Amino acid sequence: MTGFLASVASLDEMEAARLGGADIVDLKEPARGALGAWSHDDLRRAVAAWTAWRGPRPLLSATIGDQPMTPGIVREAAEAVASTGVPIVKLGVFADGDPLACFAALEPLAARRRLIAVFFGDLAPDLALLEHVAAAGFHGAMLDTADKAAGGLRRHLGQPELSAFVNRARTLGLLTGLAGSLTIEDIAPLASLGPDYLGFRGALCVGGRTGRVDPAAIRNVRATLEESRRAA
Ligand SMILES: O=C[C@H](O)COP(=O)(O)O
Repeated sequence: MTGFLASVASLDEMEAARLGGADIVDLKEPARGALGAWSHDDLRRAVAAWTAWRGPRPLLSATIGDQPMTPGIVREAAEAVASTGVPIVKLGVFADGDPLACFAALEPLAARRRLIAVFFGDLAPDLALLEHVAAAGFHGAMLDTADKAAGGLRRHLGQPELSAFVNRARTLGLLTGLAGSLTIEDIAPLASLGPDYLGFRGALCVGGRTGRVDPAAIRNVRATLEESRRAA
C-alpha cells in the first residue's frame, strides 16, 4: 500500500495535511529550494503541535535544507534538525562533494533518528550509493527532483529506472519514496511500482509549490491514491 507524503510550509498547512489524510507530514520551506528547511524554532513548534495531536496521527519528517555534500556541514545541519525533536530527517544527495563521507559522518545520528536520503532524478542519481546509505543505518531513500522548473520525476527517469530504484532500496531494507513535481496523472503508474509512499507539494497548492496548500487538492491526491490501491 503506497502512502501519501505531503510537504507543508506552515503550521496551518500541517493541520490541513493531517485532516486531508496524509500519512507523512513533511516540514519543508519550498521557497528555500528543493529541500528548503524550516527554522529551528518553527520546527520545535511543529513538533509540539504534532505531539498534541490525538488519535491516529501521520508521521512527521523535516528537511535540512539544500546543503553541499560536505560531511561536517551535512552532519551539523542534520543534528540541528534532529535536536528539535523531529522524528524523521530528510537530507539531499546532491551531485557535488563526497556523499560516502557524508553517509559515514551521519552514522551516529542514524543510530538514534530515522534518516532518509533524498536522491534527485534530474541529477543522474547513482544507484550504487544505495548500498552505502543502507550500510550507514539510514531508514529510507527517496527520489525527488532538484530543479522544479525542469519537469517532473517521470520526465527524467523511465519506469525501468524508477522500478530499479524502488526494488534496490527495498532489497536493502530501506523505506522507499518517489516525488518530484508529481501530478494526479503520475499516481497510478508510480503506485504500480510499489514504493512505500509518493510525495507531493506542487500538486497540493494553489499558485505553484511556493503558493498555499489547498485542502481540496489534498483530498484529490488522497482519493486518487486510494483508487490506485483498489485497482492494484
Ligand atoms: O518530498 C516531496 C516534495 O516536497 C515534492 O515537492 P514537489 O511536488 O513540489 O516536487
